Amino acid sequence: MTAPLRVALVGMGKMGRTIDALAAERGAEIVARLDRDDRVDAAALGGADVAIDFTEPAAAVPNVRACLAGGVPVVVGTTGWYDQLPALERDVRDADGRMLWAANFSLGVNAMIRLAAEAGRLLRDSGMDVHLVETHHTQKKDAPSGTAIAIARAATATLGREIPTTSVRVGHVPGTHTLVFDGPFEQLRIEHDARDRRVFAEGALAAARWLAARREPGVYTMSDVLAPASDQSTGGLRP
Ligand SMILES: NC(=O)C1=CN([C@@H]2O[C@H](COP(=O)(O)OP(=O)(O)OC[C@H]3O[C@@H](n4cnc5c(N)ncnc54)[C@H](OP(=O)(O)O)[C@@H]3O)[C@@H](O)[C@H]2O)C=CC1
Ligand SMILES: O=C(O)C1=N[C@H](C(=O)O)C[C@H](O)C1
Repeated sequence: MTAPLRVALVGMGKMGRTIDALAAERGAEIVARLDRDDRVDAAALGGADVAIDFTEPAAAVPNVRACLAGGVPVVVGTTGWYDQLPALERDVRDADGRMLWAANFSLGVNAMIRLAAEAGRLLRDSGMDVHLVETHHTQKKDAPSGTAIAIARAATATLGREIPTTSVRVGHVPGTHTLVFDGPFEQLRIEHDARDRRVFAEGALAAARWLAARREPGVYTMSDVLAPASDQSTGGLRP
């Protein structure tokens, strides 16, 4: 029998609790549950193989630095801090640490990012109007969503022009992203609808397992967990 993956959860909100509920089913043991006002240091991380941060934009970067200082590799699901990514990447490398970040851990969204790039390439000269709409629950702190930024970036790179994004905040929606290509006589929509936060929790645990097994220091993303586009493998993730 293989030993369970020892996970420290940083942030015990909606995502922290969803991962907590799923962990045992996925062969992980939660060895620390840290929330606002808890110190993040080696002792508090409880000998974890890996930490998973789902907190808030202002907390993610200091938490990653604290995990690095504690010698624990860290998976970051928190969004809204990416202006600090270059500086944090330098810190991870200087510390010979390991970090994996992703705006979205779902298999479907990661496929959608690749589809958005391909659609941008195919429709580059079509003259179609392109727009992105993201819809989330009213408690969400950042806008546009990290996922919308990733989709827009992928499509912009191949389309060759900026894509306007609209953020809608309503009720309890876990996350919907729709990329629209609109022409005079047709409309193409690429849409992902997260039906349950469990899909993010599954992906975060798969990423945590992948990062814990990785020996090389560095900064990784979900693309490293999932196989290259030419390979249809899902990196062990369920849809
Ligand atoms: N990458 C992905 O696939 C996904 C990313 N996300 C992102 O993850 C983040 C969290 O989402 P969600 O769980 O829904 O948010 P919640 O607000 O439900 O949970 C965040 C939790 O973190 C706590 N917290 C705040 N600051 C700290 C800190 N310094 N140290 C430890 N804990 C802290 C909050 O405490 P308090 O309640 O006191 O504020 C709260 O319990 C967001 O940025 C969201 O965009 C969400 C889903 C999927
Ligand atoms: O805050 C959320 O809930 C979500 N945030 C992520 C994002 O900003 O892209 C991922 C998902 O859409 C849910």
